Amino acid sequence: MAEDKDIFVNDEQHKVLARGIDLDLSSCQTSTILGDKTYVVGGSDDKSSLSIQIFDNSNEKWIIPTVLGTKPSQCQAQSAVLVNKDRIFILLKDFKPDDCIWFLEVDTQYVREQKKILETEVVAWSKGAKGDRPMPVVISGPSGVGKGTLISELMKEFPSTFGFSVSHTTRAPRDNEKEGVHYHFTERQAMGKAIQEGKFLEYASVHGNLYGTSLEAVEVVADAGKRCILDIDVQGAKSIRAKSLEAIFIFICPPSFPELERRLRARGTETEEQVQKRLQNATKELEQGRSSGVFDHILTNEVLEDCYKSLKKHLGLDGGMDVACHTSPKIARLPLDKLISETSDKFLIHRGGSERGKASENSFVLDLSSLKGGAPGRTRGFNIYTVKNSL
Ligand SMILES: Nc1ncnc2c1ncn2[C@@H]1O[C@H](COP(=O)(O)OP(=O)(O)OP(=O)(O)O)[C@@H](O)[C@H]1O
Ligand SMILES: Nc1nc2c(ncn2[C@@H]2O[C@H](COP(=O)(O)O)[C@@H](O)[C@H]2O)c(=O)[nH]1
Repeated sequence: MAEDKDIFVNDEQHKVLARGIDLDLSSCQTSTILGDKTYVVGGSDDKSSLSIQIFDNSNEKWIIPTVLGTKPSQCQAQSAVLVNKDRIFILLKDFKPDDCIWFLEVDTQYVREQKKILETEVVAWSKGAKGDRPMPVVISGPSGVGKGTLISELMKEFPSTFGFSVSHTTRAPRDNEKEGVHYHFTERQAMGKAIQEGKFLEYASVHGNLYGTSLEAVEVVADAGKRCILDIDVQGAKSIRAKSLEAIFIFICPPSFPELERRLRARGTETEEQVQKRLQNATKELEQGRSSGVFDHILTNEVLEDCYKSLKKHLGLDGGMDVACHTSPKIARLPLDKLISETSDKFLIHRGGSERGKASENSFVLDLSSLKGGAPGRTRGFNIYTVKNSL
């Protein structure tokens, strides 16, 4: 008989006392066993985040692991259960469909790699997000070539299709730039710390400042059902390519070096010293962009309208449709006497007040059979169905 994997919100029965560990049920502490280790989540005095402790049953010692990834903002876990033998599925107490499903990775490839690098016990949070991620578009090219101009055109014409990945940077804002719109302007120390915590998909030192794409910046766009556009330098594009992230990589060239210089100066946003630095870097970037094999398409931005047309063609937008990628909710019909416990990788979630064994309008099936992704980004590829009683 298949393992009973039902999860019942407000059902205290699943919070068994694990091998003699006393759990604080009043603060919704949960425990999950994998091999010799018992992962205890929640129950700290610090109400701002869920605490994580590991009890090593082989030597009966407690371990405080290094916790990577973006943590849930809520601090009370309601239920926890091991899935895929490498991560703990955690349902948070307040049932908000967009923010209640989290995964604490304890033995995934990412966690194993980080354990080796950091030489310590590591766990990593990954937020559960519904739907698949539409393929991102990475746009690179030397400073002043017109990347930002082309991206603005795309966002203007296709506001429901595209969302811009707002990077972090340590450079100072220009007069027209707004925090959270053009960049997240940040201090070097804070950005360095966030990089150490695994919060960045890529980062690079560009023209003397640090720039980086946070995982959150990309996921926020995907969560809105939009296709993410990244405006990043060649080093950043290379590092994303190396991570095998599925994306379209486009490199923009100027028609000539003097024209690049003219555009950069005409923009009037840089000091003479900065212009010189950006032009020096442009020579190397142009070489790398053309020859690195990173880019799927290389476009020349001579006449803006022509280059924009060509960009749209490469992105399959010749038809001019502006469509967001939302998926419609599904409804599962289940016989009440079988429920979901006979099917592996599916979980039945009752909202507060429902009785065990009785599906109702308040019941949901969480289907984790095709999980994708994970820390340090979101975990995708699952579905939530409303359950209709078919008896
Ligand atoms: N095809 C074009 N012909 C003439 N001017 C252009 C063209 N494309 C863009 N520009 C102008 O060139 C300047 C630089 O463009 P933009 O700021 O978009 O460059 P960028 O590649 O995003 O630079 P950076 O990497 O520094 O952010 C802007 O003033 C823009 O209006
Ligand atoms: N590797 C990354 N490069 C980035 C990112 N965001 C922007 N950039 C690149 O920096 C230069 C300079 O930008 P500017 O706004 O100061 O003119 C430009 O080439 C951008 O493509 C990032 O997150 N990562």
